[in-house]
Amino acid sequence: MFMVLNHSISVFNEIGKLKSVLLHRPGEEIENIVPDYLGRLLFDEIAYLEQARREHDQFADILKKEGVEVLYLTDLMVEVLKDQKIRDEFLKDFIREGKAGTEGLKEALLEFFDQYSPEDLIIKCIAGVRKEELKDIRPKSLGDMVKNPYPFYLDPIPNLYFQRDPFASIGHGISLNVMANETRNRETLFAKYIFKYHPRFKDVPKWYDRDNTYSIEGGDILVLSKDVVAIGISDRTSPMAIETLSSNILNSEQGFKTVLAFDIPKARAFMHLDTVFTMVDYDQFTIYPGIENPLDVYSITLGKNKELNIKHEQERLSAILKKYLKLSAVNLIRCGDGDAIAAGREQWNDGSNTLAISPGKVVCYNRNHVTNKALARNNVEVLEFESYELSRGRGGPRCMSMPLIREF
Ligand SMILES: NC(=[NH2+])NCCC[C@H](N)C(=O)O
Repeated sequence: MFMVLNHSISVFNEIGKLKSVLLHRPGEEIENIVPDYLGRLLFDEIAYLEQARREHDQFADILKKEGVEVLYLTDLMVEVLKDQKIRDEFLKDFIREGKAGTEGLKEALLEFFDQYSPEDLIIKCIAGVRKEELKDIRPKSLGDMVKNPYPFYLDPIPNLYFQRDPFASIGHGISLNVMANETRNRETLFAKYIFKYHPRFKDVPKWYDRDNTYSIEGGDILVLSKDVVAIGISDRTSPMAIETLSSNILNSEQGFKTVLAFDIPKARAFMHLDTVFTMVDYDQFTIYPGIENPLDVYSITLGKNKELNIKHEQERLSAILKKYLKLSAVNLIRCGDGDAIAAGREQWNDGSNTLAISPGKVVCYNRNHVTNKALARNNVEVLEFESYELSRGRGGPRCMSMPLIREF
């Protein structure tokens, strides 16, 4: 059964044949990553844009060759921003949320953006605005007058190529996320406008919205089957957000029956569940051994009065997966193939962050050769691409893609 008719979002699993995916090709924002603000921008190193783009194009080409429709966030935003009224509304939001709120600066930014076509406007919004680009600001408030050595009026948005995180497709709807770090919050504004105004996406239901209080990011959300959604309790995703989202999806008539909440270590290297656990086939998963023992998993189901029933599962992960996915056996493929040194090295560069494009066929970074060999030995077909620069942002093929439609 292939359920896409009339649905712009259709994701009921992690591994069904990928039909349509959203990406962002890294742009000038990467050239605004500066050493002084690496931590704030969630990067560990300075990346080289030209090479990053080459790698990203290889990634997109693999997907296109496999027959996947590849959509780019910037193209969708251009279509949205062609309407002058929407463009005005967007810019007001964008400047406010970019914390460029002083009167003189606001005016100067609006004037500055005026010169741009929708195509250039979206590129510029993502790239950020350096101070030297805006010369004549008429000071209108205290904030306009005080000197501040910070180099940007509007920060770059360098993590946008990790399209997995700002929103997540679940069934025929989305979770429009609340990001845990300031630097990523405006990423969800693009999703807000696409899901509010783009003709193809404007009627999609939302199971979570960006004005909620508690943070949740798409890297923590894995739709394991038409019955089960796994969500990481992580550095980025709060249990409170998981409760709200669970209640909404379990009550949504999409058919989901259980949410499994995985309590993973709160650490930079494991920022999301998909950095340590991904699905590669009906019964095969990659896992970083460092999270296995112990791993607390909680199952969330609906009670008689639609309230949430939350249970701390007592079995090991493979038994829990077998039970909820109704499988006779489950194979956990270890990142680094059981070698502790290789596991740490390859997890750091997203060795367990695979993107399945059909059951048993995954896209991976070539640098994680130990894990990739382990996958191949377990009959998983691995399509590789280069990964010198993209990996510097601490995310892999799954992080870089948001599936919009998968076969059921
Ligand atoms: N789904 C993921 N694992 N995304 C990785 C995001 C990496 C990004 N630099 C961040 O820290 O947010």
